Amino acid sequence: MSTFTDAQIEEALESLPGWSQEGEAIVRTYEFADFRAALDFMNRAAGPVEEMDHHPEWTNVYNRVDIRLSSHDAGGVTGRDIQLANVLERVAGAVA
Ligand SMILES: C[C@H](O)[C@H](O)[C@H]1CNC2=NC(N)=NC(=O)C2=N1
Repeated sequence: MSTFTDAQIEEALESLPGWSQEGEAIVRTYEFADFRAALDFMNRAAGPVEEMDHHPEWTNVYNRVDIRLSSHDAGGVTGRDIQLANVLERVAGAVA
């Protein structure tokens, strides 16, 4: 899958509020109620992530999860990152 241009990324992010472009990636920080809720989010995301075989770079500090999505094999943002961002939005919305 070929990488998106900056204009294509910008257009795709119009339907992903909270996400922004950072270099060769798209990023978002989620804040949850507490540490357990943050881990719940990561655990719930694990299934779809494995199914997609497309993995986020993410770090957790207390109630926060910082996420960076990029397609390492393609060297930039592809449709797979946009698809994963949409999946993560859905999962985050399901976590109390
Ligand atoms: C072999 C396997 O398809 C690859 O290593 C997958 C796994 N998950 C991945 N995740 C991400 N973000 N980028 C990749 O290029 C990637 N490649």
